[in-house]
Amino acid sequence: MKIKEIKIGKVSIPLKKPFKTALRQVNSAEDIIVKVIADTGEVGFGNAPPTAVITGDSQDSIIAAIRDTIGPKLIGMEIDNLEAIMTTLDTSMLHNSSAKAALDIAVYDLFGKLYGLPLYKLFGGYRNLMETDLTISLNQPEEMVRDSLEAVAEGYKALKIKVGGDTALDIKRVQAIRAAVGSNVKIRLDANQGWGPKEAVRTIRKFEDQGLDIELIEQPVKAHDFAGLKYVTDHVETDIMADEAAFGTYEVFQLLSMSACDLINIKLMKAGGLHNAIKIAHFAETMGIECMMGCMLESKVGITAAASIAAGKKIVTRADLDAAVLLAADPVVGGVSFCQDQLIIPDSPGLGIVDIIGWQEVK
Ligand SMILES: C[C@H](N)C(=O)N[C@H](CCC(=O)O)C(=O)O
Ligand SMILES: [Mg+2]
Repeated sequence: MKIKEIKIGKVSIPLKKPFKTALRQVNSAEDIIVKVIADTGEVGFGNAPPTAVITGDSQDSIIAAIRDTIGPKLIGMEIDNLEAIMTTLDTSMLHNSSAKAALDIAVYDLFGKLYGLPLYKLFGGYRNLMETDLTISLNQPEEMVRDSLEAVAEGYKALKIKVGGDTALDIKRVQAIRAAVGSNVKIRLDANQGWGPKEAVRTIRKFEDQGLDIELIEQPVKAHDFAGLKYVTDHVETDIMADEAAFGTYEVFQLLSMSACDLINIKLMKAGGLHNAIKIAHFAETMGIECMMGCMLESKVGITAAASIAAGKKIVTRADLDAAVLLAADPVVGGVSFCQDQLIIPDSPGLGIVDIIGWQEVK
């Protein structure tokens, strides 16, 4: 099976509610879709959400990277030589991790189809069900309490609460949510780089002193500030998870070597696809560091790919793969399905995706 053609398209999917973090606010998911078409007629699906504030990638940069630079190098390559394809992806240009991820996901989808294997089995086959949390956007405490109670009523047992920017208000937000949801719901926080290192330590110690029972805190400080992240990790009891700092394989290797965090959030769009995400999971496992599979605001294509690693690998103990349920519509036919907070990974070959409704091809 050889790569014959690569098609690129766009989907725009409105969100049920505005998504707000310390880094950005958006009302829709603007996803780039790729279809990698084999000489057998089989299609592999991939996606790349432009999350410029985290990856530096825009819609235009993703399209140009796939269409003009990386894509042409893949034409004619054999799907069963994954190693050669992934080397070409990694060496074709620097950065552009989302464009690389889209192509990597589509190639793995074809590889799974070629061998009749669901991707979660290829990645280890540890389980075929995984709990996801639900993200609560950064708003005034009363609105966040309402959103949290709604999530708990829908069956979510873990909430990922966005904080950052105003620590006094962050403390009020977390106090109000914990009081409302009770002690049986897991609360994880994501500051999206919204605190300084000393500010983070002071704030986290307040959460600890008040017994707010925070499971973990994602990316308290700026992505580039590895020393600041280590400072926070070393000075609080609560587990600290690297997200934006844990960008790709090199950054994760460095963070693990420095013991700068307790946990890693792996995302395909940072790592440059499944092949690098697997390396990250293996580095982390070697160092005894548990991982979460995370996501950007993206369609179910990327969520299914990320869920396949989450389900496949034992070291991935948590999933923040809620993007597809934050969307008001689901254009993706097939792939992962949701039952309350459970992700159900399909047993069909590859990603199990059949079609994407309403995608607009771009030339
Ligand atoms: C959607 C997911 N739950 C999430 O919160 N991801 C963010 C970044 C996503 C974005 O801004 O598109 C994160 O973990 O930082
Ligand atoms: Mg995060």
